[in-house]
Amino acid sequence: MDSIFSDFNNSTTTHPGQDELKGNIPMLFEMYGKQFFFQLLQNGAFNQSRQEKEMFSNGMRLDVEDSLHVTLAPQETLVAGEDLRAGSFPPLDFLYWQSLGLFVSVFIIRYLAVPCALLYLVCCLWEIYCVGLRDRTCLLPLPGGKMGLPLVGEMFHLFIFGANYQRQRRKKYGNIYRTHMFGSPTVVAIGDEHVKRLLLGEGSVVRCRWPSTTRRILGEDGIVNGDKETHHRIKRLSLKSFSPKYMGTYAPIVQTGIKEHLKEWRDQKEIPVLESCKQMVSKVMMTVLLGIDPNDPDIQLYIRAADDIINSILSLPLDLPGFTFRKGLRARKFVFDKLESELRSKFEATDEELFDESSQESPSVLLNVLKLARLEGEEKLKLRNLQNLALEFIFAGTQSLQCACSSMMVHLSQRPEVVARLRTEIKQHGLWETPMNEVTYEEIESLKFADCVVKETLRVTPTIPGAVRVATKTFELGGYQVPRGWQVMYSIRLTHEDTAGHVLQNGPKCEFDPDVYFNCKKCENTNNVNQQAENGKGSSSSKIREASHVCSKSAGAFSFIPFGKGSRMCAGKNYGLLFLRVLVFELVRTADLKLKGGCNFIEVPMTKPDKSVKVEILPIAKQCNV
Ligand code: HEM
Repeated sequence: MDSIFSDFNNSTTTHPGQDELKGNIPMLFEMYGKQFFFQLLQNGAFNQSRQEKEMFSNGMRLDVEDSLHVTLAPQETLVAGEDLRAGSFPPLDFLYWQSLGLFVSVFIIRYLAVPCALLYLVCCLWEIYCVGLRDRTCLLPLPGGKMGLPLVGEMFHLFIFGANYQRQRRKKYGNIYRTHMFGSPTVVAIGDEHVKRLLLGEGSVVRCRWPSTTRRILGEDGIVNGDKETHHRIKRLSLKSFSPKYMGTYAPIVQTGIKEHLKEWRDQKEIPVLESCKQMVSKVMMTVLLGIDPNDPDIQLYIRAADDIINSILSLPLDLPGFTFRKGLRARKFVFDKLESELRSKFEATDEELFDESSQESPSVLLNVLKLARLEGEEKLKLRNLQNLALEFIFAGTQSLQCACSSMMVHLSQRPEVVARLRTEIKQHGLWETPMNEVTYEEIESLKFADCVVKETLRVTPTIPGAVRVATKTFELGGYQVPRGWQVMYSIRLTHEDTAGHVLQNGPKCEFDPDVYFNCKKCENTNNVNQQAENGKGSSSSKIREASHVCSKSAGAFSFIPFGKGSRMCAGKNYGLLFLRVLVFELVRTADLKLKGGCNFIEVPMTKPDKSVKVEILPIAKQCNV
């Protein structure tokens, strides 16, 4: 506005509108022209709420009343150099939109289009670089896919869009696609056939690979990070110590632990399902695996240490104050030192002392591993191996089991008909009134429908959605090359979906019918129909049609893999299954479950109910239900 008035000041002409000009902006614009309008814009006149505002005072005062009305009044005698009404200008709204358009275009080009174009260019170069890492001596093509953003690849896609990102990639590229994950170019394999090729190729074409954080936290003397020989040695002992012979000795500890927790839950009436399962799983785990007394005051320290260990595995490997990784290292030291004091005396005990029948000591997995090693004359087993194994059990077992237990409870809380079926089965086995400490491991194992419920939980909400390997040499997978050094990830979730032929769980929506996949009646009919067709009594088309349905009896051996398969299969599978079976058994015998509020499942990095999900535990009067 100063410039208008500086023109005025150079003249002695009195402006005809000097007394006062009051009106709306279009009118004043007509009178005073373009420059006046831009001054108004600059002074923010259009942003003013209804208020009087003095905007300038160089010979004139502009009072803005609201966004359209202004008053232009002389402060003293107005001196003007020209007749401001002279000249004709385009209409106001045309100029307004023109300048706005210009502004928006400049903004878009400068702040959006140019950075997007640069990012696109960098992504293209990144794609070219990653694809260039293929094995040029191999004639097979790389699978289709995208390598995502430089360095981070498609990690954000995975963490933001979860399973839907993987489903979208599978839809676009098929059951084998390439991507960039966890800092490496990766091939993802889905479906019975490809997963089988991968898991059976352990040791010949692939080997297990965990992030560097796991090596530092868990050590390299156990199952997870040990070399081939160490892995084989310790895994064999672990699997034996989880064999049915020993499981029977752990069952009473699991049963007592679960029973006590369920009593607490019934008293509480409403529980945050994830957190409550964590307490239950961790306490029982420490007792069964490590032989720690459930009433040991240190047990909460162990649980916290377990949390820190698990969290640190997926953290940045920075050993600095306040960082999760440092907490993990501290937790590792805590568990290591504790176990050393607990295990050293046993490790150094003579055979007579170790196998003393009169000992009151409760059985534990670690102790059994030690005993088995002695029995087999396995002299290479060191105290360090046992400590390492304990850390691995804590890391691999606690969270996966906690997630599986809470998912199962959420499923049951929404399906009273499944709970009713479970109760009928328990009653049919004559176990409805049997006190928990009198129920045997074999009796729990004999409950087939309870087993189906556990497996259905792991089928529709597989706790661990996938696992990673690294290719030790270039090999062929489904007609594509997997270059040496690339990661190969098999997806457990999408393999289950591939078998089912549809999405099993997406956000709160979830399929859950233990009969359909695991207890399939249709399958018996199909077998009969196929038998008839083979005998020439049925048409071949009916054979094909009936055989097209999928259930555990008709699907391939690698189509249901919640615990993985092959030499890297979960070491605690039997323990996990026992725990879930005992939980479902005691839950439906003692309480009704009701979901409180909404339900949502988290899909990455593990499948579990959101921590806000609550379940009501309503005690049942048993007599009425017998
Ligand atoms: C429902 C609960 C559980 C599920 C769904 C589960 C699932 C899995 C899966 C998918 C793997 C990876 C397999 C692979 O890399 O191909 C695994 C590995 C492993 N799990 Fe479990 N797990 C469960 C409970 C447990 C428990 C309770 C323990 C310990 C007591 C345990 C100990 C391990 C160990 C040590 C490994 C590494 C095996 C190896 O590298 O050879 N898991 N588990």
